[in-house]
Amino acid sequence: MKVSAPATIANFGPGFDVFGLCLEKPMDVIEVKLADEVEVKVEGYEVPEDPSRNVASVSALSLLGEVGVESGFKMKIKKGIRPTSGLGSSGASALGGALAIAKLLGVEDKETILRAALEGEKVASGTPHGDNVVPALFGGFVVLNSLFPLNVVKIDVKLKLVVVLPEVKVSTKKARELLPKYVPLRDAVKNLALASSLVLALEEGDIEEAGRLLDDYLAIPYRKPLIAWFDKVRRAALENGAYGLSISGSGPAVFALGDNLKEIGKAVVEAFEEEGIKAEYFISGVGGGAE
Ligand SMILES: Nc1ncnc2c1ncn2[C@@H]1O[C@H](COP(=O)(O)OP(=O)(O)OP(=O)(O)O)[C@@H](O)[C@H]1O
Ligand SMILES: N[C@@H](CCO)C(=O)O
Repeated sequence: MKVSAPATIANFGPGFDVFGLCLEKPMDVIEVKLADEVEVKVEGYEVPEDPSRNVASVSALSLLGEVGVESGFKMKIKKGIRPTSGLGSSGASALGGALAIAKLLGVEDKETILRAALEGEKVASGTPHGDNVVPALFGGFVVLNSLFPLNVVKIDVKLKLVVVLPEVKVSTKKARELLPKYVPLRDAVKNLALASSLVLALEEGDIEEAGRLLDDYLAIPYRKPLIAWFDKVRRAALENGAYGLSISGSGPAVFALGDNLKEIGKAVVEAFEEEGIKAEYFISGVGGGAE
């Protein structure tokens, strides 16, 4: 059984741990067949082949446990999403591992699949946040009201965006450890206003307005020690016509909405290079979710 699991942009501006957008590319491709032993083979970006440390095999094992099936499997992962990129690399693999076994066993219940996938996410980022695995499963733009019971609002938004991936690493685990336990009420209110307006703008297909709402007071300010270049690259994007730019997940990848996405991508790459950081950009539409 073969499953392709797409990259995702979690948080998407003000929607910390709640918003997620599925990308068309890049993706992980996970192939499994039932076997006596558990074996993981990886091609592409390097991730552990130890079944207890690879998020895809962890979630696959968790799915087997969820449905009470005693079996091993041979798993091949074509790792197309760079780990610690901020593009939901672990989330894609975690979902892909659970979904591949679920398809093999004829399990269709999304909550079962997501519960297993979150076991994989936990290995990578320490906490089971759903805003990569859920958009990777559903596709489109999702608002994750609750995981269990699963309550997701999906918007089939049509847009293209530019993603810029710098050659630096940001561990989600470390980025989450920087977060405060509490935030000032005024910041929570600002995010509430931004987030609700952003959903409305996306629902209406007003991408320019959506871009203007890409701000955040709950996570990005506290993560600046890991992304000291953020304000500079954001300024470069805005000065070159972007409607807005924000961090993808916990970073380091950033994304921007705008008309002239190529020029914006080039300007952001240049801004990174002025900071001594190599970067590359790509343009993607919205993906339809794992297949
Ligand atoms: N199949 C896998 N895919 C990706 N990362 C994996 C996988 N298996 C284990 N890992 C480990 O998980 C960590 C990556 O987790 P992290 O969440 O930081 O990256 P990410 O998922 O790309 O980022 P983000 O969650 O911000 O999008 C790395 O240490 C990596 O070795
Ligand atoms: N919402 C998560 C996304 C990680 O990809 C975080 O910001 O920690």
